[in-house]
Amino acid sequence: MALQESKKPDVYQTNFEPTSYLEYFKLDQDPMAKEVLHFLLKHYNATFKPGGLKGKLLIDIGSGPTIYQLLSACETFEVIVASDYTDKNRQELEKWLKKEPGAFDWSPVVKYVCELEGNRDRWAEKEERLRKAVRQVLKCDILKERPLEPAVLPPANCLISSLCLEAACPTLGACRDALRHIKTLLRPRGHLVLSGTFGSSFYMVGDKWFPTLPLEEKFLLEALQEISFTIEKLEKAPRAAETLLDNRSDYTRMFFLVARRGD
Ligand SMILES: C[S@@+](CC[C@H](N)C(=O)[O-])C[C@H]1O[C@@H](n2cnc3c(N)ncnc32)[C@H](O)[C@@H]1O
Repeated sequence: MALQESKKPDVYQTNFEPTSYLEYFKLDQDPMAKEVLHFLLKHYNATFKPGGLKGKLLIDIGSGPTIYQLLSACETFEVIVASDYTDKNRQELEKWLKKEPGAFDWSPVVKYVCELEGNRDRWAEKEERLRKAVRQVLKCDILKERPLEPAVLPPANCLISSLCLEAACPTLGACRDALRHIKTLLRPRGHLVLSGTFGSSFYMVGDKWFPTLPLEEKFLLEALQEISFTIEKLEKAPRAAETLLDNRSDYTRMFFLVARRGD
């Protein structure tokens, strides 16, 4: 078991090509991008709109090379720390943050979020706001007791993690442990905003195959409640008929949940 658990993340370091993964986020071109992003962005918008979650520090766990998950939160959190397991993902993220040549064009996604917020024209301003808010991009391993070690951060008011748990955890036991590990980064009464897929056993990144842990609702809710989280919101959506034939992944449903740390 220990060997299996320590081997899986190396597959990410070696095989996970950020530019291939970013193909999933071409909102105007890819039906799966549309399905996943429309669901997640709608709920991020509802969660971080005025009157919603706000605070000083938000940490994103397993950011990958993506920023869509931070576009609403950057309006209500002062400081954002992004993190990922792989060097290439962190470099790809830095490329966009520093406006380097070849950075992914997130503008269709940013425009869509601005539209949800009621002002499509302020997309360039939102990009700048996010670039200012993200102060660090750290190495992260949720399979470790202290996922951001050696970095030391104050406890966060909010954690986001999107599509990471099922990708990183080889077993349900590892997933329980990972939730306990990331909880250490959150202050008591802070919020965990978790999203991902149910029932998925794999996904493709370019021509590379990645196993995923088929999460189920009952397991996830119980695992969170066992470590004193209260579930405040759970949204689910079945996979749309238009993407059922897309064989890049076999997820059956998407979920978006908000839970509050009780202790
Ligand atoms: C499917 S991607 C999700 C990326 C991004 N959060 C998103 O919403 O698109 C899964 C991510 O989990 C990261 N990952 C894999 N193993 C990890 C681990 N042990 N700890 C933290 N992140 C890990 C990968 O590097 C990858 O960026």
